Amino acid sequence: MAPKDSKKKAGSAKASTTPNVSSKSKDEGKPFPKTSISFSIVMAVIAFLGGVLTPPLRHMLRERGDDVNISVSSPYIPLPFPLPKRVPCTSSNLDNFLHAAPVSGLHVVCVEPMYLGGDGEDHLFPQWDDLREQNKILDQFDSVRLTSYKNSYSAPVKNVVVLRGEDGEDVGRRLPISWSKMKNLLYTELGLLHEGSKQQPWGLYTTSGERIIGELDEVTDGDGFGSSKHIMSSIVASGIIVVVQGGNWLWPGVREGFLRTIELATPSNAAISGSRNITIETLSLKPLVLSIEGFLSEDECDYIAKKAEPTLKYSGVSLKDADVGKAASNWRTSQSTFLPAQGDPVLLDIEHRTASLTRVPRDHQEYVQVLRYGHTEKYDSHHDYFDPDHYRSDPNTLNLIEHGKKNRFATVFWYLTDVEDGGHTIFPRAGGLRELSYTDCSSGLKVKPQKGKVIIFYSLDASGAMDPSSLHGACPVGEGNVKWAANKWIWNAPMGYVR
Ligand SMILES: O=C(O)CCC(=O)C(=O)O
Ligand SMILES: [Fe+2]
Repeated sequence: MAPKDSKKKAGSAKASTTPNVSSKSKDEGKPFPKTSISFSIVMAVIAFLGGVLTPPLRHMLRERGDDVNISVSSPYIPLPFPLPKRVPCTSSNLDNFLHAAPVSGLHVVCVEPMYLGGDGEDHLFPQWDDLREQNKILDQFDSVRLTSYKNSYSAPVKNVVVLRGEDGEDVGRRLPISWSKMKNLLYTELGLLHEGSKQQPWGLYTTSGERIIGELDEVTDGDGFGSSKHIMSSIVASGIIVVVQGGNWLWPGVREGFLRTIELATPSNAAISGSRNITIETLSLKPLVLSIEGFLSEDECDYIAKKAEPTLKYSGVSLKDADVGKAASNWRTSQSTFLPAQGDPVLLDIEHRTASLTRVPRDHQEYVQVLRYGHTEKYDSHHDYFDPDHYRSDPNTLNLIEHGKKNRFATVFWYLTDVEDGGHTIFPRAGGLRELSYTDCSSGLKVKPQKGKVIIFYSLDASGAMDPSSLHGACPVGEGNVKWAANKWIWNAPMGYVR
């Protein structure tokens, strides 16, 4: 069974010559022959904004669904938001994204801009750290060197290809590389699948989880936001890109115990109310389980439990075909309630923070489901996804999940209290183990409840497929203890709860 969903009620639920980057070249074959002045001005303005508007804010602006049209005192505003912060393709940067074993559907690609030299050869630009230099490079590159790490596998053999722009009318000149050409190459290099009846469209991201473009996103004409030029500039500016077959960003686990610090935007209604850094620890790679301490404040935890208390009821589960007619208490003896965030600044703030944490838009979230477990209460091991094969005689669930295309993608699980004895969340299949039974709490990864901590576990893998290893349960709570917790379920597509 999967835990019951509130939506159902609503009905549906490298260079051999070194170019002088700052010189104003006029000769053919030099890296910077002609510069489009208007594009450079715009890029300079954008570079400035790039320093002011940090990634989380951009993320948040998108999150908020606001029109990301930052007005600047320039007549040219072709790129309405700043280009990503560059993460150059060095081995230490790659170490934060590659894995010792393949991770299906999670691809990492190094993108290095190149130019056609006077010798008729392709040359890499030298490394840069100045945004002005970057703007010139973005205006001048006519080929890219791509190093692909399919399935983010740090295999000793890597795949390197050079993608060149078409020959231009002038001899020795090439046209800029189009996004469609780049996209075709990614299909072959990475073995990408097209969107289909069971497959969400893939997404292409910066290393901080900012979406650059998705399979079905429209490409606009001209040089502006969403144009081929803008997409290619963003890709090159990124340095390293991450392509996720399943469409939705997930934080690469890298290895057990890996620590990643990310910027978290905290605001909900204030445009610049600040950001803070948080650390994500990898608890397990398969299933992918991440832990973040202090995500929620003590006051928030207390507030949520208090708000939920009056409407708690003994929890239901979505019964699989084979279990129809059985009582939910066979598996789950806790109480629960869904809390809509509308009109509640505390819950709204956490929803925005959760979107920033996961880099999945807020409208993929369900309302939070708050849980209370008393002594002996528990929830046997289960999956949070809905396997269509188990709901063949339940048209409501099949509609909700669009027969398998749509599903719960991740759970951000909130611990609202410390629990001294028992109450662990158990992942009996972590590390390739096999569960002894759905009620066994002796083997597997056991996460101890800690007030304000959250864990993220992914029910779907990076390819978008259900991950059977995400099996998990709640161990019985010990005597004299009460466990308060909550499920924030995040779908692989918008849910339509939140505007
Ligand atoms: O309480 C826990 O630790 C896990 C609960 C859970 O998996 C659920 O409610 O779906
Ligand atoms: Fe669960």
